[in-house]
Amino acid sequence: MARQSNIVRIVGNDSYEKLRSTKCLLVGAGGIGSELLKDLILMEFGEIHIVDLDTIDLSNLNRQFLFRQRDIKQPKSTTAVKAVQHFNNSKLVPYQGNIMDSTQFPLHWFGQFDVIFNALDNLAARRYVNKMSQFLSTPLLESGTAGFDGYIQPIIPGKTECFDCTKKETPKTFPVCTIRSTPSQPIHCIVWAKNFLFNQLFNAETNPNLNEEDEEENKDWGTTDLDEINRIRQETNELQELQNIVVSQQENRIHEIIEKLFVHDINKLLLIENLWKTRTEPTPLDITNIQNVSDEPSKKLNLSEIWTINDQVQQLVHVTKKLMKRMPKEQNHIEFDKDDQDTLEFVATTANIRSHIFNIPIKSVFDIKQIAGNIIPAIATTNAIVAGLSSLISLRVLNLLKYAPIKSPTDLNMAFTAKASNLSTNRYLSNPKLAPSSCNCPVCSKVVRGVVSVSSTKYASLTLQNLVDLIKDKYEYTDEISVLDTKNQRLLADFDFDDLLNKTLNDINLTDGTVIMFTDEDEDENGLCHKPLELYLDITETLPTGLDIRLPELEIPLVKAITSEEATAEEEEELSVEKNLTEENIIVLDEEEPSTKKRKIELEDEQAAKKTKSEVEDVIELD
Ligand SMILES: Nc1ncnc2c1ncn2[C@@H]1O[C@H](COP(=O)(O)OP(=O)(O)OP(=O)(O)O)[C@@H](O)[C@H]1O
Ligand SMILES: [Zn+2]
Repeated sequence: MARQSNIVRIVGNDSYEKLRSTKCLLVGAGGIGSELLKDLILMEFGEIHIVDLDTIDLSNLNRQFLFRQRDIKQPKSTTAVKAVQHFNNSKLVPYQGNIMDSTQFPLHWFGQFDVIFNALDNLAARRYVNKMSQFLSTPLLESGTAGFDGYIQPIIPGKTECFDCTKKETPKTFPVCTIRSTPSQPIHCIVWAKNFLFNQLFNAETNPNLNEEDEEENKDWGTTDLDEINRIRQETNELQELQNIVVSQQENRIHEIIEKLFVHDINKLLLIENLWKTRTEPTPLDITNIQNVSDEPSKKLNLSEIWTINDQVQQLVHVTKKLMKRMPKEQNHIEFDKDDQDTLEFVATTANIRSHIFNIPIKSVFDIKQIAGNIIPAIATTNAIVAGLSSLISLRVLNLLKYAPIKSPTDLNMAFTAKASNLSTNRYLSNPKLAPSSCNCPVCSKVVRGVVSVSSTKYASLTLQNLVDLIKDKYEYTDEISVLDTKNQRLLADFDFDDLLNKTLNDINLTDGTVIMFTDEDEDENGLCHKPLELYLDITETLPTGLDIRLPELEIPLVKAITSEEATAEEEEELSVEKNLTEENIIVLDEEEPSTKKRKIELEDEQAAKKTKSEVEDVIELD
């Protein structure tokens, strides 16, 4: 009761009623998410739905205060809800799942919320939720922290900057040849051990066997040089042999793996004279290091100390045996996890042996854990400050604060810690006003977005022509309209292509979640045409009875038509960015996607996902 009267004192009776009927979505129940859940409950939001894909890990307990030791391996979302039940006056709905899974969380599911809070730790999911909020015009409170830094950005779709309006820091990348042939820093050897070697040996799905002809043909080798392709092919086949040793648990052949990686492969590299003209040559591992490995159980080594090479090799043999034994129990697929001691020690010892060979300083296991796990220490206080501000700002976003009403969304403020905002004056927090959408943002400015909802019964018979007619009618387009499936840039119709118009949406694979783009190809006498329109296809059972299709109420402004030269210039610019990325043949720290149970580091965006296999990337992300 005391809590309620305090809130009423701040927001007033009417706003309190509104607060009680507000439904919010909280994405992420980690560091910021745990804090936010507590804050939203204390503020007495009516309904809070919490999504998190992960389970609780020991390393979360220092700051994710809703979790205890006994909760390890339990889903974060349900555990968080259980932990707050005793002081909770809100309806809480937990989900374990990836927010980007449109089967579990279709767009109309997002549509039930009045406001969304992001408490995520990766760009891909942040971008995805930002896009959903734009389609639905649902306000989003975006937030993140890294160490002592943090930010909160309220996003009012159509009115203020979206998450993608400003360019995000580019991920750390390394050229493939540095990683594979000429490492010069500890990080290069760690990336090699973690992203390349570990995956090849302990993930039997990363099957380097290329006997399949199709695969062979479609393979992007990253080069057209036949000798180079043959060398990579041979290396890949040899790796397959090493993987076979691991999968068939031939412990007595572990020394062969070590010899191949640290003696034979290095000798082969030494033959490429060009590489060593300006660099110090590597020295293959002394074979006696391998022969000296004893069968004794390994001695207790201090994880914060730097081990001798003998100890590195001894420990590598020991931990490889342990991982081999785990393979059948884990369906021949073990993933690197900084908190899994076996995987960490494998990566640490192989990285260190490689460093030793290339005259690079060796690191302790503890140091390698920090680097391989991309750990920027998470500070509980920063999370608490950011979550507190995010929940407070949400009151202004929902216009519930009687003493600070908002007249225009750009009256709202973001909040940054001093360092994150580069305003390192004598203030810890800065709170600039929100900017309007950037006119170049591909997510919120270049197109108008909305949702077309189609009842599942109508969907079966709806043709593309039917849909185009409805769009033309509703938004006053002329006949010259082109239609594109944005997922694969497939042209569906334009003034001289009408083959698909009489097919049903289902026939041409326009399924739930497809984003269809309609472009006005006809400019008026003033050289103006409609801004392109992107509609999210939402097949739903929840339309009001009697309604089969619902088109969004949107104003589609007339804009200056892009001339064909401008369009070509734009395309060329995009292509050249893509080309540069491919040509550099970049390798980055991690290619793991969050669709599986664990996610550590993410692909930066879909474009990166399309890069060749060898071009994985590293993203050090904000929590
Ligand atoms: N696509 C996604 N769908 C749902 N939840 C996600 C998604 N991506 C990340 N998350 C969740 O967002 C939360 C972010 O929290 P936080 O930054 O504290 O990370 P953490 O994994 O708990 O900690 P750390 O990465 O430091 O070990 C995590 O609980 C994570 O599982
Ligand atoms: Zn934007």
